[in-house]
Amino acid sequence: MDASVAPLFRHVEEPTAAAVARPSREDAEAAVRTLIAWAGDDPGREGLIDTPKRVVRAYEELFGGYREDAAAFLERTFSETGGYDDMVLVRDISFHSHCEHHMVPFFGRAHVAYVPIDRVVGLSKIARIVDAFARRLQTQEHLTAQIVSTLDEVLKPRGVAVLIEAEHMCMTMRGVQKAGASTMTTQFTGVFRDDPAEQARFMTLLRQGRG
Ligand SMILES: Nc1nc2c(ncn2[C@@H]2O[C@H](COP(=O)(O)OP(=O)(O)OP(=O)(O)O)[C@@H](O)[C@H]2O)c(=O)[nH]1
Ligand SMILES: [Zn+2]
Repeated sequence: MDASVAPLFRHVEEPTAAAVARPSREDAEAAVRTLIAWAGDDPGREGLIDTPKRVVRAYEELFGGYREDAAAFLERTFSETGGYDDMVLVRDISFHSHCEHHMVPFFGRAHVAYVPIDRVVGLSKIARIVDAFARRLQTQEHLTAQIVSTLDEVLKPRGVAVLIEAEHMCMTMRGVQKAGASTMTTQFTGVFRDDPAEQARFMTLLRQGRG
């Protein structure tokens, strides 16, 4: 199939969401020229002539998550854990995303924990899942929920905990203009939801070693 008209993955864990036909690269570049003119500049001037091509290439990278199947990162698991059955926490996973309301960046760090049953997953795959969902148009809440539900549904662990802290450029560069305001979202399943002590341990480990 011609990649330029391949349907987009909307959200891989939501197969009922409508897939939209992908416009051609030329259409996307023309749209960038329109936005440059709308902003008030001349898309034909020397410094801007190649910008639509660059923007479209950058979009392929920044929104590459639509073409990734986050659940597939968890296909490979390891069972030789020496009986390890406690929390695995990957802290400070940096990410960049774009808010779906203004299409401007929000960025920060995700902290992801799970309590395995028998099998563990490669640590880098947790960071890959964060990126697969972050590289889409998002809200911070949806991003948090998607990371949790993918780990929960595929690994079926004893519990999953995700905390995301982020700064939204739509609140900093424009609109209400509150530089430095940060937003935190959390979602818990299994033991982290049902056992306050496990949830507290997750929060304590997040703070460990910080001033
Ligand atoms: N809940 C949530 N809201 C977000 C997120 N990213 C941006 N927003 C908010 O989305 C809202 C959109 O509000 P609207 O009133 O429709 O748009 P607007 O007129 O541009 O709003 P202002 O940003 O207040 O100027 C704003 O309050 C943003 O702060 C997010 O990840 N989660
Ligand atoms: Zn926004």
